[in-house]
Amino acid sequence: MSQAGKFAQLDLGLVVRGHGRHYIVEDAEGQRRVCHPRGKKSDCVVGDQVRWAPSGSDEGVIEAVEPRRNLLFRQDEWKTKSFAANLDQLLILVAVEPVFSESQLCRAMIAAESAGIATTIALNKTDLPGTAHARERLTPYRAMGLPMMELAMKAEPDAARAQLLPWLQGKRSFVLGPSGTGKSTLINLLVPDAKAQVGDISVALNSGRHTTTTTQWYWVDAQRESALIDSPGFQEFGLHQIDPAALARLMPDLSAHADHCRFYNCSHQHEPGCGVREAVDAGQISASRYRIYGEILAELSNKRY
Ligand SMILES: Nc1nc2c(ncn2[C@@H]2O[C@H](COP(=O)(O)OP(=O)(O)OP(=O)(O)O)[C@@H](O)[C@H]2O)c(=O)[nH]1
Ligand SMILES: [Zn+2]
Repeated sequence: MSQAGKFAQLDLGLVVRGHGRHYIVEDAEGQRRVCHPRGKKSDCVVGDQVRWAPSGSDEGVIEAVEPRRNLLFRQDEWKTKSFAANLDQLLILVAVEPVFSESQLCRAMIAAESAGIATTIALNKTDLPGTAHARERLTPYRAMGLPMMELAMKAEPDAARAQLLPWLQGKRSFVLGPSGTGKSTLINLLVPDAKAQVGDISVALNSGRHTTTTTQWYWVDAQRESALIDSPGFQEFGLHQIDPAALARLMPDLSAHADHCRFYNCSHQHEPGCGVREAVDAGQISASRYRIYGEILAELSNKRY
């Protein structure tokens, strides 16, 4: 019998937060409690559905993790860092200021694409004078057909909410963005009771600070149908989970031209008759996207021992 099957009679819960080896699990009624995994096999991440049993008066034991629909993660040279599981969509939040790293943006998109998660980009702080420049830097992404939002969450909160709420409706949305872009502002805008949702349990576990130090699940609506999952910042976004030969396929603007390459296993670097390089020369693929592709490819091809 499968690991999950053996525990099928146990209640299903949703992992809404992890604190080291403790997890906060929410039951069907919305009740949250601290749970401990039984063993290595029940290691879980935010967004996991788990089978759990009560232990003591108000805690629980996680016996099994249900199979995941997807898992968003990054993999640096030495370790894998999971963001969350079972997501419907990713919001990459960037801002006019601080100026965003296009490399980080591309990496987040590639990780999402390889996990089968749809990406939307939101540009915040469009009340600031650098907006035209930031918008221009996002032109290749608009051209790729990626859904885009322009927000000024501080200056025009109602307009921002009106754009975000329909997008969030009925979905589990993960937010990624560099520090200082407005993630806390976003949570406060959409989750009026955010503090309460972080809750007493987390305060007890000593991380009730609103500033994200751990991935945090918020329900946007009282029906608990729309969720916003906020994540702590990070420095590096490694993509070592990706086979270098598959990288271009995860970049839709490049892969659109890869069929025209002379060699089926073209790396789009030095080969003659490369459709991707021709498209770069013709201005059909942005030079910066192609440069970032080359950087990531080098990183993934350079196996270290
Ligand atoms: N001009 C302008 N400033 C904004 C806007 N939205 C947020 N800010 C400001 O940007 C700063 C950073 O916003 P936060 O929401 O704290 O950003 P954060 O992404 O949570 O940052 P970390 O806590 O460092 O992860 C704050 O001073 C906000 O007031 C906006 O639409 N326009
Ligand atoms: Zn090629």
